Amino acid sequence: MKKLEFFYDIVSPYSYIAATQLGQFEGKAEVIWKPVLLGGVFKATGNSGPAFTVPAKMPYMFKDLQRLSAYYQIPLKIPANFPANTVTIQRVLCAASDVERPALTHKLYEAYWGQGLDVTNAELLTQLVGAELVAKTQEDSVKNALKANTEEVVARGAFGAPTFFLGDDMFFGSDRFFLIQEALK
Ligand SMILES: N[C@@H](CCC(=O)N[C@@H](CS)C(=O)NCC(=O)O)C(=O)O
Repeated sequence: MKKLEFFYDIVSPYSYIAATQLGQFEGKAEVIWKPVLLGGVFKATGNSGPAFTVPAKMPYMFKDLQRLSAYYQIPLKIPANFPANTVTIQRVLCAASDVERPALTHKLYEAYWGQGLDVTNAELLTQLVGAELVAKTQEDSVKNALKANTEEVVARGAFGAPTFFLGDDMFFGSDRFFLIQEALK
């Protein structure tokens, strides 16, 4: 089966939308979940996050997200601490095993974007993912894994999230699934 690489950050609302819609690839592609630090991608590419540099984009983005939430029937609450520093969270996702990563990602998205909770709060994070994974975020191998995923996606041409790769073909956004589906035919 073809592999569909999914590069994402919990801070990215469009990656949340994308994560909820990945079920459509079941039986068609194996999704490989690859956590990155979106801030690192922006820094490396000189993309400072268009929603923040162009003031008119922020209210539109929140409206767009509310519409997507209604359309896909998924919960959405803009978190009070958006944009959060997700480095520890992304390290947690790197520390998790390949098998547990998808479910943990959904859990963190549901808490941050579904309920608007402050998932950077150490107590809440530990409650959601367990003390063992939080402790692992201090290990060099885990820090390096997040760095490696982030550097990899930048080297392959990414400038934001969600970013998907089907082989060498890059797709940007939660709104490009129809093109990925075409490419899988
Ligand atoms: N049209 C895309 C927008 C995705 C998007 O705006 N992603 C943000 C992070 S949540 C980003 O990385 N933006 C960088 C850019 O637009 O250059 C979608 O619907 O998913």
